[in-house]
Amino acid sequence: MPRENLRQLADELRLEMIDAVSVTGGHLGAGLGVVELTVALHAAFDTPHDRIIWDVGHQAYPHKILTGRRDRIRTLRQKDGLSGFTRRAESEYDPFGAGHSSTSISAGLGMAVASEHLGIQRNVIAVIGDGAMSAGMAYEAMNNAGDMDARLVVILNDNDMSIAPPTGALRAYLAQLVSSPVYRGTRDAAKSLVSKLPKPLHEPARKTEEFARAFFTGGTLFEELGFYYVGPIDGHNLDHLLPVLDNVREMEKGPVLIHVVTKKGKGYAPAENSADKYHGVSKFNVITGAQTKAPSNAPSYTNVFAETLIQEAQNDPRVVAVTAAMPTGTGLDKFAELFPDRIYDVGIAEQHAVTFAAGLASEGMRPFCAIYSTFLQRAYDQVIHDVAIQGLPVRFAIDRAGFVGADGPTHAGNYDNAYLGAVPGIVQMAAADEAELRHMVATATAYDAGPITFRYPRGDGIGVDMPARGEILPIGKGRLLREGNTIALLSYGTRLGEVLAAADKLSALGFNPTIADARFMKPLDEELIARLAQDHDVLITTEEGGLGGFGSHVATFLATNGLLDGKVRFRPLMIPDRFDEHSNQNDMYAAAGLDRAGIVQTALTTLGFDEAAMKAALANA
Ligand SMILES: Cc1ncc(C[n+]2csc(CCOP(=O)(O)OP(=O)(O)O)c2C)c(N)n1
Ligand SMILES: CC(=O)[C@@H](O)[C@H](O)COP(=O)(O)O
Ligand SMILES: [Mg+2]
Repeated sequence: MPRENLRQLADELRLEMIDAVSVTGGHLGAGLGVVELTVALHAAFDTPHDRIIWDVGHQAYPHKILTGRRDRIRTLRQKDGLSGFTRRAESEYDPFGAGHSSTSISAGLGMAVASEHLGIQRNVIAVIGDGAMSAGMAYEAMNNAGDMDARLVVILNDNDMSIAPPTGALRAYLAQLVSSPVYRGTRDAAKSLVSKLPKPLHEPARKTEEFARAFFTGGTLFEELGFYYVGPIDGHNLDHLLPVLDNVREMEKGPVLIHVVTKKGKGYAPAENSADKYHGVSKFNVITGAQTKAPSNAPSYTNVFAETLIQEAQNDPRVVAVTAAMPTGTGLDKFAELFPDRIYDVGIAEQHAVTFAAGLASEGMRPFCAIYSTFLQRAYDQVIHDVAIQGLPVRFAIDRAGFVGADGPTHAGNYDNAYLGAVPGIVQMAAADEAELRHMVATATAYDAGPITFRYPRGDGIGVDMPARGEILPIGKGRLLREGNTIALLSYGTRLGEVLAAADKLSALGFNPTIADARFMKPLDEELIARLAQDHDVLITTEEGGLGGFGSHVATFLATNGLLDGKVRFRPLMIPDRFDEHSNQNDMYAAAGLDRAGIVQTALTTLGFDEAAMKAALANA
């Protein structure tokens, strides 16, 4: 495409993206901010031979539209549709999949080194945001790259935003680079610098006045780490971007870091004017920007956690909260309004968040580390090494535990039951409903004997009556909700609602199931589980987690104690051992057999009903 048409292309691309996301929902602000950068990268580089790696991947919608996926862009994040992130399986133009942040420089370095080994001349470009640049992994990668000649281009997309405004010293440092008086606007400044550049880079550079304007005088953090630093440049100006990218394409060796300044939500007023720059949106009206939110009669689990933590903090000055760049997602923005001095947003730095909380706990504070299940994976060693081995009472509020729907497999909260279950001495709780969550926050506040965790899913509660204050639960004790016979249903977490509905269905079929809520996965309520196993023909566990979790712990307990040697038939219902594609949560429950129909079916088949008998029974119920 002739370069004079690229501006028009960018404008059309922006409109197309706004229109598409208005019908699908998804990540909007980040993509709007990189429209020109996307166009410039595809104009300057030869993809898919050259590799563009988008960090997180939430800003890659314009890239998807330009790389053969325009006809499917209105299927974004829908079942069987395009992923909301980059995915190798989706397109040859996505050389590396993402969803979690700060992986792009490491992956890019690996690709650049591989190209050298294979004797392939190729450009590798990692595009990373200022928020993602707060994570340790980015520095581990730069430290490694800065010591090599690998032909790696890192584009730092600095929009002065993470999901919330970024925190920490890096933000101030980048702002200083952007506004520095030594950021020179003269051709002379560039002339004095071009001699430092890798050979082929400096000749064309001399010719470009805009490029000359784009030079900082050196001595930046990135230069100290061994990168050629170019910038800051206006990421919405194609006349600034293109000459720089053309020059970098010709370089003989790297690494180079291009500091690009953009605006999150650029070109769509409702996004530009909103506090979160429309980071993640539901379906919306393009004219007004108003988002459609499904009505609900119940508060979200996230809000119940935040409100209860506020109650606890009002009574106990030792309660403090830690988030890794997710103040709104975890509800801690509300806590921050009341206790600005007792909340710590450490940036995208889950490992640090956990060890920082361990330090707080070691001095007698009562830290709540609120992290999504999927992101806590990043800090697994810290949970074991810094918290559990030392028996430190860090409270882990694990949000988005279980199916997350549209974000897909990178964000699935399927694993915490298993990965935390393997840690000796940790207490694990799962809330069955919003009132239970309130009790668990209170229980965690009061528990000083070691690490304690409670998990709850994405979405709204079920509308139960809320106790004014949380009660402190006895550690390791479940509760019996209905005492029956033959079939025992033991639930861990919010599947309890479906268990109750399944029990009603089974009652209509003439059964009288026993129902229990385990509340704790660790320690297990062994007395309760033994009773259920001894007194019933069928024992079914339900949980919103995968292999190695609650069901596996119950199975181990039963087997070890000879409780599987008798009459009981044990069936653990859990998230299947596979990476589920993005979809909606309800479909995912059904596909996993974790809805009422699945539970009834498991109960009947375990009792020996064949398909025909089951159909007949259900038809008559
Ligand atoms: C390890 C990890 N922690 C948290 C997140 C949640 N998250 C997704 S995007 C984002 C902000 C990223 O900011 P930035 O890199 O500056 O990109 P921008 O959205 O501003 O373009 C966060 C915190 C994540 N994806 N991965
Ligand atoms: C890209 C990313 O990691 C986040 O924006 C995530 O999609 C947020 O998920 P929630 O919408 O569940 O807060
Ligand atoms: Mg940013």
